[in-house]
Amino acid sequence: MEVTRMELWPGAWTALLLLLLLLLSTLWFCSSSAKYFFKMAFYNGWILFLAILAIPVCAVRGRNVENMKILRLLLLHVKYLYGIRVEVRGAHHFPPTQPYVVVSNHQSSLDLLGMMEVLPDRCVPIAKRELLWAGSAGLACWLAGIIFIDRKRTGDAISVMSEVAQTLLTQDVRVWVFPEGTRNHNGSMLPFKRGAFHLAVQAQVPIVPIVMSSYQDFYSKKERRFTSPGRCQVRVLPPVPTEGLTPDDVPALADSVRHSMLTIFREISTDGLGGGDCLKKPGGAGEARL
Ligand SMILES: CCCCCCCCCCCCCC(=O)SCCNC(=O)CCNC(=O)[C@H](O)C(C)(C)COP(=O)(O)OP(=O)(O)OC[C@H]1O[C@@H](n2cnc3c(N)ncnc32)[C@H](O)[C@@H]1OP(=O)(O)O
Ligand SMILES: CCCCCCCC/C=C\CCCCCCCC(=O)OC[C@@H](O)COP(=O)(O)O
Repeated sequence: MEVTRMELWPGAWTALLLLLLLLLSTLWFCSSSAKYFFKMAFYNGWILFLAILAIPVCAVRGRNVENMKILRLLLLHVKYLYGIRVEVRGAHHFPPTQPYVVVSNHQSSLDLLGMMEVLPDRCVPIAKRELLWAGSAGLACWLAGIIFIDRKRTGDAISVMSEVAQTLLTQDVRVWVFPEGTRNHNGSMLPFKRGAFHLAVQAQVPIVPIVMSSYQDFYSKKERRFTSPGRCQVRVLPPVPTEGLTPDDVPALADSVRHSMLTIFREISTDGLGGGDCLKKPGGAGEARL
């Protein structure tokens, strides 16, 4: 019997597809590195997709910090896709009405999950300028009023921060800064850059430190490991007032905030590096309502 091209091709494509699926599932089950790459690729891809949904909704208002609520709502379910349980402690420490500067540790792009869990109203992150070019995600961030800084131009970054100090007060917004200035995968905290603290002192508004516990139990970029389930505690610390402080006080302020954040990071991280096991022990410090 003669097999025509038309008959052969659908069969060949199906076989090829099955082979590809077999290959991918073998990789998924046999290689934890492959699993890590698939999970991270899906994470980024899913965010790009969610951003496509967000753009037309946000565009109705134009560039507006209120659009941050839309991004937050769209991102809240992502933790379930990855089996990550996010536990929030100390949310009552957020000042109810006034502007403030949030500072938080920065381990990975997964920080978005913890951030969205506690993001206050009218609060926008300060982000590296490169994010603006991340396709649909960049446009969604721009529409949500995210503030972009060029880390290669210190002068420009500082003048953007000074403008933000004015905006905080005149437009009643809060900003979220990662004072480490970059992602840090080493299970601790990098030295803090001082922009966030200058900003808070210039505007004379409080600093609200937020600590996200270490991801090492379920995620490590270095080891190409991303397992489920995972647990992360997001701890909101009491606000640190800056009234009456001057630029000369900034180094000491930054050091003392970092010190208190690092202490809490070690206390709430369950990976054995930080030393804390409060999430594991019933009645441990992490169980208490702070
Ligand atoms: C659905 C779709 C969803 C999409 C996703 C949505 C969510 C997206 C979330 C995105 C999250 C994205 C997250 C991200 O993208 S994280 C990456 C970007 N963020 C940051 O870098 C923030 C932290 N960086 C800083 O604060 C830096 O200090 C800046 C950037 C300002 C300058 O850094 P640089 O490295 O260039 O310089 P330097 O720090 O050595 O400073 C030099 C000197 O200047 C002094 N100085 C500093 N500032 C001020 C000031 N304001 N007034 C007066 N002086 C100031 C400073 O004390 C120092 O002097 P001295 O102390 O040595 O004497
Ligand atoms: C048409 C162009 C398509 C471009 C596609 C780019 C792919 C990007 C995909 C998805 C964007 C996901 C947005 C996640 C936001 C995470 C924010 C983040 O963690 O930024 C890193 C920044 O804090 C520090 O950067 P570095 O550690 O200094 O590096």
